[in-house]
Amino acid sequence: MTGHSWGYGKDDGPSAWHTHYPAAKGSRQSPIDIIPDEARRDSSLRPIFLGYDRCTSLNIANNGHSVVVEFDDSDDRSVIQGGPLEHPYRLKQFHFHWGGKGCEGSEHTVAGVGYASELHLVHWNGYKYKTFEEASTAPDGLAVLGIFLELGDDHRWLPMITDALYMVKFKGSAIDFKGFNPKCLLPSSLHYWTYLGSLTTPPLHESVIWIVLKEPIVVSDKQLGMFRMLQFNSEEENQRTRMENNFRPPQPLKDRIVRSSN
Ligand SMILES: NS(=O)(=O)c1ccc(C(=O)N2CCc3cc(O)c(O)cc3[C@H]2c2ccccc2)cc1
Ligand SMILES: [Zn+2]
Repeated sequence: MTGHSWGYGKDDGPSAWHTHYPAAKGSRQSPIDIIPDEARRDSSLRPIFLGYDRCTSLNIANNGHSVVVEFDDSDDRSVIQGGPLEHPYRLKQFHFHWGGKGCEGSEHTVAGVGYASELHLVHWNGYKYKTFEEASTAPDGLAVLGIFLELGDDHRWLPMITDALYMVKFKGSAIDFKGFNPKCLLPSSLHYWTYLGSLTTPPLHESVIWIVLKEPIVVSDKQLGMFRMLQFNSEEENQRTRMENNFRPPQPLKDRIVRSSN
């Protein structure tokens, strides 16, 4: 991705992004603090449907901001639909945001409380737009499914990802990652909150219909700790910085409401 370099450090972190990405001070920025009691129950909201059965994962990569699993989005094989969405949205990638040892790391918070990490499954409106890039600047272009990770017992399937992390330790590294179905990372309930927001990283486009699941998945501290062996830097750079605390804090809700599925 072109554009001015950014990060999560003191000088290039979220509080500095507005200098090169004016959308940072926009009217529909993400993440937000979700207050369940103030969310509006909306009976017109349908259930979420995740058609990931024939999904085609391609690779797992370190892009210098997170670890990303990318999918073949050349057709409607793996989509999210229903909920607040008018059309099916194609799965493009998923990635995580997490904290440092023992501190919070999710992007959305719930009544002021953060989780240890947050998984984002990124989809784009292939029905109305020809490419992800085109969709990424449209108000109904993207749909991101957010899933909280809380600490507890080992997650049964997360090792399929954590076992591959040592192969993508440095920014710019990627390996084949075929046959992974993200359905194994979903909680049992698909009840959700939904609101209109943005990318939580530069370029911060205000193009995301957010769907945040209420039920977190459970992973162990040991499993989450493996994400922290990743580095923000490439193998060539001498500055070695552990990849952690790669989350944007909650942004002003401004003139928005959060809706809740039944
Ligand atoms: N956290 S999030 O809001 O769910 C999110 C969603 C999509 C993306 C995304 O897929 N991309 C493409 C890869 C990429 C790489 C970068 O170095 C970068 O700065 C941003 C992205 C974003 C992106 C989305 C839309 C247009 C350009 C880039 C990133 C974050
Ligand atoms: Zn994200």
